[in-house]
Amino acid sequence: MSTQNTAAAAHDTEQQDDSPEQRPGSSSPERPPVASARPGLAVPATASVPWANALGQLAGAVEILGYEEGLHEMLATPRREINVAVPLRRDDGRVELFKGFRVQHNVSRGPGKGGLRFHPSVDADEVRALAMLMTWKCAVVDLPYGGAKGGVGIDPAGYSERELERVTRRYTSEIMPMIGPERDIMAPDMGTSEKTMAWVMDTYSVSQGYTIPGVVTGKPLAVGGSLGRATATSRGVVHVTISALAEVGEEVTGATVAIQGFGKVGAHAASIFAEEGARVVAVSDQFGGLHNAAGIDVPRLLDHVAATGSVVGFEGADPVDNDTLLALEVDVLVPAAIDGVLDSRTAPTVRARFVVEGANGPTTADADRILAAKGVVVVPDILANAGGVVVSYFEWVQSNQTYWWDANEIEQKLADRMHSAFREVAATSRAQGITLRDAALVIGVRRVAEAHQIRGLYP
Ligand SMILES: NC(=O)C1=CN([C@@H]2O[C@H](COP(=O)(O)OP(=O)(O)OC[C@H]3O[C@@H](n4cnc5c(N)ncnc54)[C@H](OP(=O)(O)O)[C@@H]3O)[C@@H](O)[C@H]2O)C=CC1
Ligand SMILES: O=C(O)CCC(=O)C(=O)O
Repeated sequence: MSTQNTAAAAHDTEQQDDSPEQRPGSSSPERPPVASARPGLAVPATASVPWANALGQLAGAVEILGYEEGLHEMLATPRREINVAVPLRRDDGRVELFKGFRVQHNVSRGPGKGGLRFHPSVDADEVRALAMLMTWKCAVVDLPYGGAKGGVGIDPAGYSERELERVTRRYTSEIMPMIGPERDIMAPDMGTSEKTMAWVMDTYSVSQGYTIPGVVTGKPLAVGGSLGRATATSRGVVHVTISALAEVGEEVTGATVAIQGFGKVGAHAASIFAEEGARVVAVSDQFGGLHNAAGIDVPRLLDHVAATGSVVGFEGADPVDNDTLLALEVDVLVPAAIDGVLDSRTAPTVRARFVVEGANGPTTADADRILAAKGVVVVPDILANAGGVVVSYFEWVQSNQTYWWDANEIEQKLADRMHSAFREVAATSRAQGITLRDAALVIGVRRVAEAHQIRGLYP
């Protein structure tokens, strides 16, 4: 496989227009930086990096779309937010108190949709930013949902399963007025799992007096989960990688891949990339990473992680730290852990040709500019990791109609939706001479703004 960027050779001819030949994902020299908000809608000085980034991304899309300030403000402002206190009686009798949040950023296209995160970094701004990303993500893949997100500021590694169940049930009770299958539907995110979703579903159902599987997605199959949801985010990452490589006339077979994060997204991505014939040369978790230029034996690594809880110590590769992993010379780098890992310090070191964002918000605005200037194609989170919410949507539809699709049907529908969303974003990127991120944002933001206008909420 060539390591040259030759995207211009492989354009989707159906979608071409008369704009100058431009590689999807590369930025137009005329475009101003997107990080600053427009005058009159300044990013609050107190905004955290994720929230400032999310507002900056929206400001960039609004500028391209030429929307006026009132509409910009509507799109920037979360519809509903709830902050809750979540007390926990620990197994040893002590009491601890956690902060919990649920934010519905936008509900103009349908109910709020988005994950529940358990992580010590969770705060109001982070959840706000993630909820806004969900709004654009659901719109990019054309789901009838708005965007929402929830979180509890807890490190799940420090608590027993019984304690996490109590935290989940108390959090669910506290945010109960906001959620429901027609209002706001949760799913797993960092630090939560299908078991967490079963507890949310049970707590909600008990409060209503009957079983309501549609209040969550990403739940176990035994209580109405969908085939294919557990692997959907990762499979979506692989689908868009295949599409991005096809744009430059290349195939995933033989491509070298480095993956940061070996949780629900990263581990399945490693397996699926390997099944597709890619060479997974590096992986990591929060304790460290592994590198083997000849390729890591992923099934053996999965056994090692199941036995030890970490990738660290696996014998078939050399140790590598997380920063070094980001700087490896590979075809594809998949950040699939926390946000902000590609910033003004690490972005200059990136030698990957494609960054495919499995995580939400892994690239800061500064890093985006640095990567674009280096010619690195960034497939943005709101497209790259949308496979999870796509199959969540299929799960919700199945739960609501109580009729189940087989795995082939789900995988085919997921593949179709991911490849068509990529084609649409790439065509917009080429036509307007903007990055794939700006193109995805333009599509998502425009669909949400149209919903506001058509509904008359914004006459
Ligand atoms: N799950 C889903 O369906 C979706 C998830 N996402 C996004 O993908 C990302 C990962 O989510 P998910 O896989 O569900 O989360 P998990 O909690 O399952 O896994 C997170 C992984 O990231 C690792 N990690 C945590 N901190 C660091 C760090 N500082 N450096 C390197 N690795 C680290 C963890 O390491 P360790 O194993 O050692 O704890 C773990 O391997 C998040 O940004 C999430 O929002 C996006 C769309 C859908
Ligand atoms: O499956 C879902 O509903 C959303 C998953 C999620 O939180 C995300 O895509 O970031």
